[in-house]
Amino acid sequence: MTPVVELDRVGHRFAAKGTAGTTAVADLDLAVRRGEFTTLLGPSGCGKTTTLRMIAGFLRPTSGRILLEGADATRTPPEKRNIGMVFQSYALFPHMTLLDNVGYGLRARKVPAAEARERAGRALELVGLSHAADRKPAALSGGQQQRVALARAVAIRPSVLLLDEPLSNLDARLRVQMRRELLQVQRETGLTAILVTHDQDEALELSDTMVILNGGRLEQQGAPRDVFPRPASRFVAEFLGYDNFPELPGRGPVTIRPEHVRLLPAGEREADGDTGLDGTVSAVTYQGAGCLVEAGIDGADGPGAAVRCLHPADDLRPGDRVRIVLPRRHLVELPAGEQR
Ligand SMILES: Nc1ncnc2c1ncn2[C@@H]1O[C@H](COP(=O)(O)OP(=O)(O)OP(=O)(O)O)[C@@H](O)[C@H]1O
Repeated sequence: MTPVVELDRVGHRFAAKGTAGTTAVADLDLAVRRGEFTTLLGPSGCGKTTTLRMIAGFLRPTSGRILLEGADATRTPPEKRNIGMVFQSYALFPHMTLLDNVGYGLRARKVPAAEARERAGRALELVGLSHAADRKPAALSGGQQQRVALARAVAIRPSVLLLDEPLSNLDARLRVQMRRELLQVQRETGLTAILVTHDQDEALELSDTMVILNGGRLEQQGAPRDVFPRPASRFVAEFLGYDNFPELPGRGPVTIRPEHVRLLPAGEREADGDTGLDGTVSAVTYQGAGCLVEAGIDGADGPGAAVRCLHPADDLRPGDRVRIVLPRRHLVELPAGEQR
């Protein structure tokens, strides 16, 4: 099946007088299939927004090609691409009713007035705001305004929906609720969606495919269930909250999540196959449901000499001797040459 969106070695370099400029995106290959939810994920400055702007047509790649529905669209202007966009700012027209806001893109596309009203009405229904169709945006909460922006983008039946951090202006609880609603709308409409986020929880929950960028380059891509337990690089591991990079004698670089490390009383033994290290607790931070415990590994020094563990009880204090257990099934091997 032809991907809806395809990036073929796409790059963008921002020129700056007298300097080499900034390479925001380099050699990016990406294929987004119909009906899939893809997220572009990574820390600030990794090139997410630049990538999205190139797909939308607001920014032209300085290298590579963009294909939409199989056709080269690298030079196609934004208005000729059938793309819906939702931004962090809702960008609704304040003087128009919600129905008119949602219908705006349809009228701009010369959809007959009656059909535009009907489709706008259905899009508002999809986001649960039919009852407010005649209101103005100022009368709505942030979450409701974002729903209207989503309805407006969906109403044009775009071949792809681009979402640039659409939930980041909302408070934490609303953000979680809106995530679910966004996913529901995407599933109900069968839309292909590409979301930019720096929030790993958002990416894990929404993505069919998550694409992790680092310095404008693809670092890892795959389904959350494949990427999360098996980060392919130290960068991805750190980004996904793998806090521990212990240096183990005779082994290459490894990583493990704090919630997977176990601390046993000194003298107790780990199960066969697991890695056990003797150590001393250096810090304990109470976290209610448990404690974050840092323990130094005997005989080790440098950045890989301590391990952080989410310990389920509040029974350890600095100076306590422990057996640090790294269960084999949770220990992730990283490519050599990456350990810092
Ligand atoms: N108009 C511009 N002119 C020059 N450099 C730019 C411009 N826009 C972005 N950049 C640079 O390109 C790189 C990628 O920026 P981009 O906005 O795509 O990152 P991002 O991952 O979306 O970051 P954030 O999460 O902070 O929005 C950064 O180094 C940024 O400083």
